[in-house]
Amino acid sequence: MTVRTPGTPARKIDRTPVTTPGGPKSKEEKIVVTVRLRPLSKREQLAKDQVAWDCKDDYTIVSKHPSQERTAQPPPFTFDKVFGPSCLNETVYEGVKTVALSALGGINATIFAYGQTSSGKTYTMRGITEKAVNDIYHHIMNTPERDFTIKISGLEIYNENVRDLLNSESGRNLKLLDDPEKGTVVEKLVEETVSNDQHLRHLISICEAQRQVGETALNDTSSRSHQIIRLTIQSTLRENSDCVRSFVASLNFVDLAGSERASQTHADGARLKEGCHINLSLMTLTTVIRKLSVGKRSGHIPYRDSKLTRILQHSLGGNARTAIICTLSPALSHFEQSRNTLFFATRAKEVTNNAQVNMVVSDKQLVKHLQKEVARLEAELRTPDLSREKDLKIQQMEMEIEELKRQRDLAQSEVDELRRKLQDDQQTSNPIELPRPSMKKCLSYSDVLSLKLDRKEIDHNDKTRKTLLRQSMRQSSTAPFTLMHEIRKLEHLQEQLGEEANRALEVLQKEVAYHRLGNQDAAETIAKLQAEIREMCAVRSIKKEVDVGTAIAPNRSVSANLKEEITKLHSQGSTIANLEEQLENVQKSIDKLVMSLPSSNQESNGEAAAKTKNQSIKNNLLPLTSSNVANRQNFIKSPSSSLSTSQQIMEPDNEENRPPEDDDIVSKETLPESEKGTPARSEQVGDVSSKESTPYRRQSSVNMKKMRKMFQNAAEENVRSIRAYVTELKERVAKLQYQKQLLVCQVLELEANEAAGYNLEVDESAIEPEEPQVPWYVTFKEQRQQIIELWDVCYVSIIHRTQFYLLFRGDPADQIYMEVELRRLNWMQHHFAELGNSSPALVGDEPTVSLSSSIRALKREREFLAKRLTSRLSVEERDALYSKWDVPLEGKQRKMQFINKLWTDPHDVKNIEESAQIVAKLVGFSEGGNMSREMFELNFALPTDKSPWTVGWNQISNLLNL
Ligand SMILES: Nc1ncnc2c1ncn2[C@@H]1O[C@H](COP(=O)(O)OP(=O)(O)OP(=O)(O)O)[C@@H](O)[C@H]1O
Repeated sequence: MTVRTPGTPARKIDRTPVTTPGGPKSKEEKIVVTVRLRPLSKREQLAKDQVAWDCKDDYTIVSKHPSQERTAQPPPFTFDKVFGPSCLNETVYEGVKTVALSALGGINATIFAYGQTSSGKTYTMRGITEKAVNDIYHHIMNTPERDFTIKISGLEIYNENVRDLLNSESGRNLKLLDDPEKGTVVEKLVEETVSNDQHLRHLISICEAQRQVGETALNDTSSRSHQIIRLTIQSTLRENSDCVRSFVASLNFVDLAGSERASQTHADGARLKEGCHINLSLMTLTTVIRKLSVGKRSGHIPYRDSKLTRILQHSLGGNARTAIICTLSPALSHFEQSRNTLFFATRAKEVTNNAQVNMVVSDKQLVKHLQKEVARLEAELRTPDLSREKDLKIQQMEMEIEELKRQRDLAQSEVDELRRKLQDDQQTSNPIELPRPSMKKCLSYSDVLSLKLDRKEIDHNDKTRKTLLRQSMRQSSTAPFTLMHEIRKLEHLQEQLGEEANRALEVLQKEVAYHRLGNQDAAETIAKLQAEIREMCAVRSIKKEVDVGTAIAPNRSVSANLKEEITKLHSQGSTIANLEEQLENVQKSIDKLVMSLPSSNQESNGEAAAKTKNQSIKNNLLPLTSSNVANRQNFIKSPSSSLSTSQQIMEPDNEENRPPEDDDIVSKETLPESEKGTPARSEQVGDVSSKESTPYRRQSSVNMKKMRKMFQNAAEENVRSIRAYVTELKERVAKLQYQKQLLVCQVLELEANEAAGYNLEVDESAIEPEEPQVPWYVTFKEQRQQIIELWDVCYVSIIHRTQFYLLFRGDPADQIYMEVELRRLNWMQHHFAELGNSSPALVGDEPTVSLSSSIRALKREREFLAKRLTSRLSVEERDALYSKWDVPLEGKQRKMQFINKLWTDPHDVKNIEESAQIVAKLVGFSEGGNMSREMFELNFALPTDKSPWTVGWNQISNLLNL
């Protein structure tokens, strides 16, 4: 077993002065000296001994009997602390506590009691040790960051023999060894590692039990040896496993044997021998203290003169903090010994220690650390080129980064160059590629339409819809070239309308000329009509401002071209309005003419009969057909004619009756009484597209009167046809006007945008990013859903829904149609909301649409389609549909039930898709290829037939004052 000397528990000690739990540590520190005066013992009290000392204050003790003859008057003694007879061990401990706890921070500490026998040294040291142990473990509990190890050893110096108090079997004297680094080492001294405070207390009690005690005259249990209980406290930071250093320090509790006088202790024999050794070692201690008190450089310090001073060498002027408690008996009979103790204490006050923090690298920790280091080095050895490889990799990556940067800069410069070139090209000849500025402003167009649209938008509660509407406007209007294209198309259609109007006027002129010959009563009206026609021709002959084929002027910006277009559209607006007005006049005159025509009532019954009889002849006798058949066919069957589609839809099936129509009623009302109810007549009026055109051949068998009547009837027929056509023209012009206004709005948006600083030709990077362009297919889907919902809300014709739904499937060219439909429906919804349940007002001579009228119209339309189920579908097909759509096969109203399920859920995609397919089949859309986008260009509804289930676009046009 290796026994270490005090203060050298570890392999290597590093001493550094630091702040410790015991307080600030200075490099040099005087020994703390306190004095404790115990009460008179029972023995002293029985001996009627007197108290010779008085504790004047906490620091001063004075003799109460200065008059004693044998000694001189002792002066008052002052110490770091003086404890009177009433002071408890707790109080005394407080005086040395800082010293005791220094050991927790790596500073050696020694507390010992010095005094004559029976003065209370053992009594005091037991108390101090107990309190110190408590505080040590309290500190450990409160310092979880450190790992503490406490070891204990105990020895006594009895008759100058060192005995191990923890090893009772070792009765022999332990040798003291000198270690150059550790100082004096007690060979083979047992050092027990303490597991906890109880264990420590137990071990301490063992030490005390092992100590030599003897009875003397002054003390029944007089300690006959110097006892040293040593705690070695080591602590390491838990967190830092790499920290191999630990605090390590020893805390010595030294209970000296009492100085005694043999005369007083009545010692003899063994006690006397003990007393001699005690006094000898205490004398050496006194000498050491005395010498130390006068300075370390005062020569030789006789530590080695006794085992006590040798073992306590570090604590006496060395690397330790030391506290001495000098115990005194207050008895006058011990005055001399007490005074000597005070002299000793006074000298001890002057002794300076040099305490330092002891840092140690323990073998265990050092081994651990070295093992780690070895492992790391071995790993490095196994991959010797690792660091070099890393360096190479880093270098390579840096080069790659540099190369990428270079490529990026190159690409950026190329992009800049391309952008510059693109801008140059755009400014010169390629307006299509112009960037699209995001629209920031609302419409500023001051026309009635724009005002209504603005109001519609402002009043619209549905923000999402509004946003999407704006988005769609933005998308369409931010494509300048698309707008130009749409303008061109409209202009072309306007041109066609004009030509058709011209041809109609020519026919009308001829018809009027005929009537002039045949009916004098209408002469004035005819004259007026002719004047109007001339005026009309004059309007039409106004120099065409629209050059359909004109290409966009080169070397000019799109915005400049659009501005020019705006001016044109404004001027054309008045021209169109003029044309519309003239058509209105012509229509009125024709109406008057028709009314002034000789009524069938005025004719003889024979003539009426002849009329009916000659109905078949009439078709062959139309003067119109002889001269204007080509023209008539042209203008009636014009590709852009609204009749081309609507008429087909409206044609009743042969086997079914057509639902009642306003047009029929109007036609009948305007027809002469004699012609009412005449199927052929009705057919001709309703179906302008005459199907036959057999050349007229005069038949000699027919008398002149009848012939004249026939011609008159034919002329009337033509006039009425022309009237119907003029009505259609009027509506088409109105629609054209609306569409132009729409485009004007969009162009004005562009203009306003440009005026606000959003230059059409600016770099794309200048465009604000806050409103990113939404892909068309997204917008289309959203718009279509809105449209479907609005169809439902506004009770729009399901035939119209079907047409529109099947035609516009998301092609970019559908944009304008989607936008216009959305605007129209929004307006309609708003209009319905404003109208409420009130009766629709009359605008012009036509009632406006209302929600109730739309509902009624839709109901009639469904009835119409229900009837078509029979003619268009086989029994098997119908039954299949019934079962698929959950319609009872035996139900009485199953056709109506089925039709009522079509187009009912705007959110059910399947319902919508299948509804559209079924309606298309019922009305024949899917058969004849008679659906075209151009149809919708002018015909959003079924305009000329005035079908009751459709919302006439002309009605909307009227409401918009177009
Ligand atoms: N402060 C005190 N208050 C009360 N009793 C005390 C005090 N100090 C000592 N005594 C009592 O005095 C007696 C002697 O005390 P103690 O044994 O501690 O003296 P000592 O100095 O150790 O003597 P020795 O040197 O002979 O061992 C004991 O009975 C002890 O209880």
